[in-house]
Amino acid sequence: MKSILSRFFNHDPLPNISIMGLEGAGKTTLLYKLSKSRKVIDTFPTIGLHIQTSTIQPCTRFTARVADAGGCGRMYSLVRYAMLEAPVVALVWVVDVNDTDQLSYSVDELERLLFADFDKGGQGFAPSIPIMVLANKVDLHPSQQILGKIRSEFEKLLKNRHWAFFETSSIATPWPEASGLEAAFTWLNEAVAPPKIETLTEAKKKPVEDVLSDMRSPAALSAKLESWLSKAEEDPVTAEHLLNQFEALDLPSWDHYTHLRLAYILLLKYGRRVGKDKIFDGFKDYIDKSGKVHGKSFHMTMTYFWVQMVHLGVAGMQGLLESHTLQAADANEEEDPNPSPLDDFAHFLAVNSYLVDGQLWADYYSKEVLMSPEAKQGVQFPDIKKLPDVLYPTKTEKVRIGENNGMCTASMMA
Ligand SMILES: Nc1nc2c(ncn2[C@@H]2O[C@H](COP(=O)(O)OP(=O)(O)OP(=O)(O)O)[C@@H](O)[C@H]2O)c(=O)[nH]1
Ligand SMILES: [Mg+2]
Repeated sequence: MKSILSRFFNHDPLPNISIMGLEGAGKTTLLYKLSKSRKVIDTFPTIGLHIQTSTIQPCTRFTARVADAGGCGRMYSLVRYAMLEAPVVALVWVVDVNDTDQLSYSVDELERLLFADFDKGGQGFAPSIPIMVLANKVDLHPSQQILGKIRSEFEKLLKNRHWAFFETSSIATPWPEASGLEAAFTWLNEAVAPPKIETLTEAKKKPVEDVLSDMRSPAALSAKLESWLSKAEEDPVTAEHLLNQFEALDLPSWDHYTHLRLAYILLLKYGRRVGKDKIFDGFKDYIDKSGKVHGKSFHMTMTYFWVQMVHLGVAGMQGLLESHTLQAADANEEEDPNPSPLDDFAHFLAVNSYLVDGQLWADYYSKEVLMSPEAKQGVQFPDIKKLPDVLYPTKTEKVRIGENNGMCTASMMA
């Protein structure tokens, strides 16, 4: 077996994403849908391991080797082969919503897989890898009760892991809006740390704190910044359009990038007092009412923290905003060659690169304080370091942000 399978592996450093689940759940159809051609094809039950190297759309962070293992009871040995060459950086577990008789079997299989000690070499899934459960074939209109049950069964197994649950269909139209896959893979794109070339055995030995600090390393954050800058430069959605989508509870994704962009636009457009209220009320509404945010609830202190951090950057943009207004007046209604600051999120990110670090809060708050129920319900003060003060313009202060990762020094009016 190894000699046949090893022909698929070119000893390149591409990381693996494993797509797994019971027989007939829709793994191969999904794999084709994620490939560039995005075709829906007639599938046969997969025998063995189907490996495809593709840039997962819209999971743009990297090109990955996707391993789709046939759900015919031999997955474990197949996965082991997939993992011999490169670490598995994410696991996508596909569940057929129409096959509820097999639900507990599906949960049990995932549990066996996660805890399996892959014999020689002891390679298994690192405890920190993101796991995405897809309740697939929702075009067959399962009831909310069934979807809720599927979700809660997986939640029992995965509650202490980095995981998310999405309702998807590979064949629903219009594509991709109706598929749920864009939101799902956008989450995965954020959840997966930039690929590192290390053996899985090494990764497995590391405690969770070390894995987190790897995610905050200068190399990891620079890679993230670069991918965000390209995204921001090419983003066809204007600030105005994004706000409309936000108000209509219909954003294409709900991730750290989108949160920051919304906060930036709202603070710049409305100023701190009104902008802050719009962020708090809007984010809470979006989480409660959009039906697009899964497994999360509104977190007061976390929101306050990011408002503060974004406002710090916005304060430094005031000069640009004024010069843009003056230039526009000078141009006497001729078209301004520079984009409006509201639409220049790339510029904002480039100047305030500390914002890409999704764990920035850890420099200010201990996990115990930030994750407490009190911090969720009301704003709590940090217990490690005082937050930068952006409220009272009394003196110019140099604030060092992101000391842990050396990303940048931000200057602000405080
Ligand atoms: N209605 C619906 N059918 C789907 C969807 N995805 C896959 N299917 C159908 O489900 C059947 C099984 O799909 P596959 O992609 O072959 O399933 P698999 O998980 O790869 O199966 P094995 O290779 O046997 O493990 C096929 O008839 C697909 O057309 C979906 O989103 N909606
Ligand atoms: Mg298959």
